[in-house]
Order: sequence, then structure tokens, then C-alpha cells
Amino acid sequence: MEKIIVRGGNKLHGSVKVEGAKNAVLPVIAASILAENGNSVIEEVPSLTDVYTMKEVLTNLNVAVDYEDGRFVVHANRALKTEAPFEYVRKMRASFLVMGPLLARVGRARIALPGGCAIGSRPIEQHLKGFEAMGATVEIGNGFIEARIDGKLQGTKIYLDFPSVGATENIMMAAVLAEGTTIIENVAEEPEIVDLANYLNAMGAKVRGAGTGVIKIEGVAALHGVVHSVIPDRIEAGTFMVAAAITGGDVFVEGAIAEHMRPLVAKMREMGVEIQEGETGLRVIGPEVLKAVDIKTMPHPGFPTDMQAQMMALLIRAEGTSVVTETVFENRFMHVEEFRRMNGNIKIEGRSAIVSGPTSLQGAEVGATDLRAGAALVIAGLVADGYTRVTELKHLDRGYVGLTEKLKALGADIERVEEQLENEFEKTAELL
Ligand SMILES: CC(=O)N[C@H]1[C@@H](OP(=O)(O)OP(=O)(O)OC[C@H]2O[C@@H](n3ccc(=O)[nH]c3=O)[C@H](O)[C@@H]2O)O[C@H](CO)[C@@H](O)[C@@H]1O
Ligand SMILES: C=C(OP(=O)(O)O)C(=O)O
Repeated sequence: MEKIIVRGGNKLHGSVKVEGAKNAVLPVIAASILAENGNSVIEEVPSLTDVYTMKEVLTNLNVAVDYEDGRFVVHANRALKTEAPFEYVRKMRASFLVMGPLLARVGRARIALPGGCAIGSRPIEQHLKGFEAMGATVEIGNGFIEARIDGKLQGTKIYLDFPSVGATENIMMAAVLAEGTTIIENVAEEPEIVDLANYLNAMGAKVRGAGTGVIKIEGVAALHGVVHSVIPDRIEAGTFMVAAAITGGDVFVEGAIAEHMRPLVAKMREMGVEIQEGETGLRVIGPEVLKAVDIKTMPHPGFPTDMQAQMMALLIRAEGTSVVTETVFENRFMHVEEFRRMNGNIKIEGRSAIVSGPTSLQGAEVGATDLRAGAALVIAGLVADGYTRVTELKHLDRGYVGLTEKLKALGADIERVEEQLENEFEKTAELL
């Protein structure tokens, strides 16, 4: 088993480059199934385990896939299979995003029912409501969801009860080949939705309104392959911004797009962090003293739930009391127990965590309960006294490429090691 071992105390300095966004690339790969003609070429694809899982899902659907050097090529004009088994959906819930494209292309999909995960129960009834409104029959049984349509999906009006990112994407991908016009109301407005719409439009679709609360899609007869570069990962960028700030460092986050990160930039500035917006990225300079702020996670353009854990690490070091309220997922506070093991002073009250600071963090062995919790614990380790060992790295690898190497290049005292070698790292580090 591997661990990340970090010894706190070093300020981060230098420049770090952001990868393509995990949450943009997964729906974009799924959407490539829609291209009847030509190859789809996706660029800036990060080497994440989630990307490899999506590759397996497509291969299993008889789609030809090639992935090398950040370039993902999809050739989807063979006869498609229509089933995604649980072994993939269990690893990655975004596997469910192939349902919309399959329904649109071949009128049938059988996908294993996604279970809950560490952050919440995560139902998918809004996706299914959309498919049914477009005329599909949906049946759930034996751990699978089967959706079918005789002929083509029909354009219609769909109101989402919650602006779900996945439901917006899945329904968009189903509607691009439907007969007539689909209007989806109360949709998610995340930058990744806009990226998906841009991709679909380049393929020949007619999607309007992405990035606002209403998306209108005029169905077309067929789509073709195109070349597309996915947007930079705003959550990876935010993770490095917080890491820089907590150490009182000075880091340029290359590729970070301020427009995609308004809530984080605003909250970090409120805490006293200096953020300079450049054309090619953001420079982050950590202050001597961090100020407490309140955070409430919301759908975009609200504060992103995927930055909540990392931000909590920063708040532990801030002067005063901060209230972190999680409204998107019902159980996304698993990292609180781990922070407490590092001496964090945090109390949970319902959907809020009350963080009292500043606390001196202490190195401890902690487990990454989900991928952002993993990143947050590494961030806490950067300023903790002594060694912090972060385990359960499989979560981290879903969403971060080379986190250890990138932090090391910025000056962190950090190593990723096999468990039996962990003492070697400490011995070497102590000699230095
Ligand atoms: C691959 C990807 O892009 N993942 C992101 C996506 O996940 P995902 O697309 O799964 O997130 P959703 O926006 O769908 O979920 C948000 C909330 O809505 C609920 N819900 C969702 C659908 C539904 O049919 N019924 C329902 O109740 C969920 O349980 C959750 O509480 O958006 C989340 C919210 O920004 C992020 O944390 C994830 O990183
Ligand atoms: C929750 C996340 O992802 P997923 O929806 O893929 O689980 C995340 O990226 O923080």
C-alpha cells in the first residue's frame, strides 16, 4: 500500500501547471459516443484513474479508443454494445454519463445502478426523469437501470428539481439527437457544462444557453468527430492555491482561469490572501495571518463543494471562528475526523462545521476518505508539526496527477512511498 508522507514547515514557491479538468473530460469522452462519423480527438486529457475507467467503459461498448500523451482518440462508428457493468460504475459514478449518448445513438442502454459513496447517497432520479420525459421507458431491476426508446427521443420541456451537473450533462447529450427541441430548466451552470456544450456544438449539435439556468437544444440528425481541448481543472488549480496560501508561500498557478473560480478567489481574498490575476494564470501570495470566513457550498456560481475540504484545512489555520456549511452533499464531512486527528478544532452541527482557529496542526496518520479530503489532508500536512502520513491514495488518484511531484517541485518536503519504505524517507529527511 502506498502513502504520502509530508513534513510540514516549508513555504511553497514557484510555478505549477494545471491539468485538463477531470469533470470536463469525463462527460466529453462520453459525448464522443455520439459521433457517427470521423474520429473524436480530445486534448489535454489528464492521466487519472477516472480517465482509464472511462476508457474501459467505452472499450466495453465496442468503441475504439486510443489514449496516449494526453490525447484521447475515440472512433465510435462500429455497432455499439449498450451495457456498462457494475465493476466500472462502482469505481466511478461518472460511468453513468454514457446513458444519454447511448439512448440517443442506439435507443437502448443498460447501466449498473450507481450506489452511494463516501460523500452522500447520490441518487440519479433527475437523469431518469429527463429520459422519460423524452419518451424513454426506464426500468430498474437486478442492480441495473435499463432505458429504451423505439425510434428517436422526442424533444420536450424538462425542469430539474436541483441543478444537478450530471443530470444536465446526461440529458443534454440525449437531447442533441432527439426529434425537435428540448428545453431544460434549472440546469447546472458549471464551466464544465459550457465546455460540454461547446464540444457538442463543434460536433454539429445545436445547444444554446449553457452557463445560464436554461438550456435549449434543437435536435440534429447526426454528429461528427472533432478535435477539442478540455478546460483547465479549476479544482486542481484551487487545491494549489490553498496549498500556497496555507504555507505563506508565493505560487503562480499556470492555466487557472479566474472567471471559473470567482467564489474561491473571493473567499481567499477575504481571508487575507493576495491573488493577482494574470493572462495565463493566478499568482497566490499567502499572508502572515489568515482571517476566518464563513463558507456555504452551492451549485455554480456558488462556492464549489469540491473545494470545501481543502478550504477547511486553510480555515483551521485562520484566526477566529469559521462556519462551513455543506448544502450539496449530505455527508461530505468525513475529513473532519481526520483533521481532528491532526489537532484541528472542528465541531459538526447538522450540515455545518464550526472551525475554531488558529490551531497548530500536528502530523498524524490519516486516511483520504474521498479525493478532495485526500488533497485537504496533504495540504494540512504542509504546515503540520512533524510527519503526516496520508493513506487510501486510490481516491486521490481519481482526481490528481502527480500531486506529490508537483508539491515537491514547489519546495514541499513530501514523498509518495510504499508502506515498507516509509521509515527510509524519514531517515533520509532527518539527515538533511
Ligand atoms: C464527474 C463530475 O462532474 N462530478 C462532479 C458532479 O457530480 P454529480 O454530477 O454527481 O453531482 P450533482 O450535481 O448531480 O449532485 C449534486 C447533488 O444533487 C443530488 N442529485 C443529483 C442528481 C439526481 O438525479 N438527484 C439528486 O438528488 C446529489 O445527490 C447531490 O446531493 O458535480 C458535483 C457537484 O458540483 C461535484 O461535486 C462532482 O465533482
Ligand atoms: C466528488 C467528486 O467527483 P465524482 O463526482 O467523480 O465522485 C470530485 O471531483 O470531488
